[in-house]
Amino acid sequence: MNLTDLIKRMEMKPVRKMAMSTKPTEFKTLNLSVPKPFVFHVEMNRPDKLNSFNNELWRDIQKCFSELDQNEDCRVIVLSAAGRLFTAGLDFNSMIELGQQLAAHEDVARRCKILKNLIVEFQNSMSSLEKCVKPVICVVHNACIGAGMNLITSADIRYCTEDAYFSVKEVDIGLAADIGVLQRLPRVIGSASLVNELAFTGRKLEAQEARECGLVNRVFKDKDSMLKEAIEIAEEISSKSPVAVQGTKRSIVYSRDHSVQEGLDHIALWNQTMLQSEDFMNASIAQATKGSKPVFAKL
Ligand SMILES: CCC/C=C/C=C/C(=O)SCCNC(=O)CCNC(=O)[C@H](O)C(C)(C)COP(=O)(O)OP(=O)(O)OC[C@H]1O[C@@H](n2cnc3c(N)ncnc32)[C@H](O)[C@@H]1OP(=O)(O)O
Repeated sequence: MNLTDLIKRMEMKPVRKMAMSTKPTEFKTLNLSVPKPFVFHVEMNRPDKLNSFNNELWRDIQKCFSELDQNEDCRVIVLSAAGRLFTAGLDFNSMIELGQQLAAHEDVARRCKILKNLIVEFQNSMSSLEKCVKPVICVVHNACIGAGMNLITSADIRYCTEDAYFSVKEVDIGLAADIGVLQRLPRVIGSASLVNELAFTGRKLEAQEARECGLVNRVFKDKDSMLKEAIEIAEEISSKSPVAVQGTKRSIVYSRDHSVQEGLDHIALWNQTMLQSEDFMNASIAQATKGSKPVFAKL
């Protein structure tokens, strides 16, 4: 084979011809649905246990968001919870099981290994929302306690209902929060003083105050109207170029943790590739000519 043949064989074929639909996994603690094309609705579904986090829910969240990250039929995710409240946080019953597991070992190093693995597993579960390159919109009704705060601060957009309240509750169970809220909450709300107050006291942050401090940016009368609006926003986002949307999320998350110059370098490197995508050309032509919205290939 000569060099020209080799180059020809290496030529990239249009992705849309190879696009495959991925059937989402079914989860015991999560309901998945697709209310609009490219919009996935993930609902935490342990209402009888107040959506408290047991081992299965931690694992399902991690697996679900990792899969949706790769699923080209998914462009935006709305995360809600079934039942009367969003989440009661850590499932106390699973902590009893953990106690029994630890009791089987006398040695501190063996016990530490179990705890370290568990903490990292829980951290990864919460971080899976942020690592998923598709925007995640969290809709919170009623109580969002402890683990719930770690979860929602890893999302991109947060809405809540008028009856919602939020609590960084770990301090009240004798725990220094360790799965993301202390790292992310200060980057979500501007006031370090408020973060400290919430984390040291575990007090309730009510919906209006949550909006004032920027934890959420919209407050709705009830869950139904909130979900409807979230799905509409998700639909709007899903109509845009997935190259642009995913690049935007990557850049926002990267820039949050880096200097302005590092963020600029990162997006320059990213876009030197992505500006060559057909999405850029098609979207720009549509805008410039006031033409109809382009239909973007799956990504
Ligand atoms: C390495 C660890 C990393 C993770 C850290 C995570 C930490 C956290 O999440 S800290 C926060 C832990 N959660 C709490 O402290 C909340 C405790 N629950 C409550 O405050 C109230 O139950 C709540 C305000 C959520 C609801 O109050 P309400 O009066 O409406 O209901 P209750 O009668 O209190 O509860 C109903 C039944 O649900 C059970 N339940 C409540 N919370 C939990 C939970 N977190 N885990 C397991 N079960 C829970 C409660 O016992 C009642 O059960 P029953 O008596 O059988 O009806």
